[in-house]
Amino acid sequence: MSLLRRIPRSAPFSFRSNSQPYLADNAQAAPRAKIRLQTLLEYHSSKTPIVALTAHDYTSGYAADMGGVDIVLVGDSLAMVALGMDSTTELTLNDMIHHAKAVSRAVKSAFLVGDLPFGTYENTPTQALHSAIRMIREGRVEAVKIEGGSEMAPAVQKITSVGIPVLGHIGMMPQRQTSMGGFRAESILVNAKSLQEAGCFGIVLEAIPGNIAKLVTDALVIPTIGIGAGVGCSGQILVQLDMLGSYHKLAPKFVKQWGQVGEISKNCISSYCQEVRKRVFPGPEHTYSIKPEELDLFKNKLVNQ
Ligand SMILES: Nc1nc(=O)c2c([nH]1)NC[C@@H]1CN(c3ccc(C(=O)N[C@@H](CCC(=O)O)C(=O)O)cc3)CN21
Ligand SMILES: CC(C)C(=O)C(=O)O
Ligand SMILES: [Mg+2]
Repeated sequence: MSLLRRIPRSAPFSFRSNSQPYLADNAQAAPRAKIRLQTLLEYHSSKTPIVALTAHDYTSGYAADMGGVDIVLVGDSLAMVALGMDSTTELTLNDMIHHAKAVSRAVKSAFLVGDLPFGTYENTPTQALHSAIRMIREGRVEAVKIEGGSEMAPAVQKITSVGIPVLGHIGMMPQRQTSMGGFRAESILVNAKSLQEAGCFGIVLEAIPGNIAKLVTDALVIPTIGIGAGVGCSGQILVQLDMLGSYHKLAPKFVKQWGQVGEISKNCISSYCQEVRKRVFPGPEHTYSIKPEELDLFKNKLVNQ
């Protein structure tokens, strides 16, 4: 059976697939068709780069979907960027489901994937399956992502056997606090092929040399989504707050900032503070009015109290 045939397309239960194309806010805009798993595989075979971005709540999900990405990932990086935790390993499955539900309320077109948090899938394939089912049923995502190489192949097989698509994640795996120091080129290829064989529909390659990522991409039939892995991957993903310049703590070398949203937000808030303190805000245009006769009535009541 061809490797691509191992990838679940029509799960026995329905995902959130809404067959109607989703109308953008202004109905005149051309509706953006729902991105399905098949769409992503077609992009890959036609060498159309796949665009992915993380989201951690309703508003960031809305921004990513309206911005036109193909994949929205509810990444466990939300532990750090949304919850201020020191690492992703503190995040629980209940935390992740809470955020995934919020993102799913906004994302109508992009293909929605959710990270399985650290400690919710590594013990046994059955544990991985139970966590994946909770993410689909409660988190309302369409696929899950797990970190790890060939040691995760049984978990990938178990999850995909019930029709849940799985995205792999190798290279620098944040949940394992590994760094480039632990990097071995040959293990990347072995792990990638093992995940493909197990049924992953794609693999995130994180923080590995671009020329290695290109060779690995060319050696696979499923798409690779790179983060810090160079332009030779089938697609790219970044943490949304990083690329918006909105997260003040971490800016890995591979992040490009398309704006300075954090700075803009800070400046807007300090102007708001100044205007309230100078009683410039609220102005008349931000204030409800009352008919003069009603005002007089109110004043009379005050006087006669
Ligand atoms: N805001 C944010 N962005 C991310 O991309 C991200 C998170 N948080 N949290 C979870 C993981 C952690 N990530 C990280 C964290 C640090 C580096 C880092 O410092 N990289 C170094 C080189 C890596 C090395 O040589 O060990 C760099 O200079 O980019 C990279 C990715 C990616 N993920
Ligand atoms: C960095 C991306 C791929 C991720 O796993 C996350 O944001 O949690
Ligand atoms: Mg993650």
